[in-house]
Formats: sequence, C-alpha cells, structure tokens
Amino acid sequence: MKEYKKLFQRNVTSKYDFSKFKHIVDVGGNDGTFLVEILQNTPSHVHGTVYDLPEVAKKAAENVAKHNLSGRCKTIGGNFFESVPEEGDCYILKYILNDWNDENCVSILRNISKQMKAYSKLLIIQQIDSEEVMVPLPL
Ligand SMILES: C[S@@+](CC[C@H](N)C(=O)[O-])C[C@H]1O[C@@H](n2cnc3c(N)ncnc32)[C@H](O)[C@@H]1O
Repeated sequence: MKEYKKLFQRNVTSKYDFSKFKHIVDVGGNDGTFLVEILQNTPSHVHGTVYDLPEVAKKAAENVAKHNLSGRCKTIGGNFFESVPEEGDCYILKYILNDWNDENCVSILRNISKQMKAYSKLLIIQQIDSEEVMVPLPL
C-alpha cells in the first residue's frame, strides 16, 4: 500500500505543474509526504504548509525536517472545520472529502474558500467511485 501511495503521488507530481504556485497548503496533509514529494520536484520559489490536527502536524514537522525542507515548508496544527491557513495560492484536499458527509464537506470547503483569492486554486485529489464515472450520458 505504501508503495502504491508513493507511485500514485509521483504520478500526480509528474503530471501536474506545481511550479506555478508560490505557496501550497495541503489541508489534512498528514505527515507531509505528498507535500514533500511536490517540493522536492519544484523550484525553490515554491513553499508549502502541511495543515493537520496538532498531534499529526508534529509528525509532519519531523518528516519535513528529515527531508531538509523546513526552510520551505511550515507545519501547522489546527482543525479544518474551524479554519485553514491563509497564505496559500494553492490548496490541496487529497483523500479528505470522501471521509465526510455533505454537511461536513461544505464546512471544509467554505473554510478554504474564505482564504482563497481570485487567482487561487483548489485541487481535490481522490478516487472516484467507478459506478459514478460510468453514469450513461444522454445520446
Ligand atoms: C484519509 S487521511 C488523508 C491524508 C493525506 N491527505 C493523504 O492523502 O494521504 C485524512 C487526514 O485528515 C486529517 N484530519 C482529520 N480531521 C481533521 C481536522 N478536523 N482538521 C485537520 N485535519 C484533519 C487526519 O489527521 C488525516 O491526516
């Protein structure tokens, strides 16, 4: 599973141009593995924040330091149902929304949208239920 996750993350970072951003906030970014992968593959003008529950953010800080990225990557503990960091021009929600009901999802999305500027992007990364993908299109 770990190997699959790594491969999947590498696939995303190789196919999407993250170098156009100045500051990427990974909301619910866990130990920062994905953001580390992004920052390792982008120029040094790209900075980031791993945002997760306080105890998880501590683990992220260790992981970020282990990869010598503390100068480019902050770790912030908090609750995405209350607020998210403000400095992002890119927000990532990777495998977050599928854990919550609609009401909770709206609350997370609303908190992100409060911090977004007109030019900011929100990237939602998760697997789509294949039955949803296969909804027949009207002819
Ligand atoms: C399914 S994991 C996804 C982790 C990571 N984005 C990934 O793709 O591997 C969900 C993450 O959301 C975090 N999380 C759960 N509730 C949270 C909250 N209220 N505020 C911030 N983070 C939260 C968890 O600690 C966990 O790291």
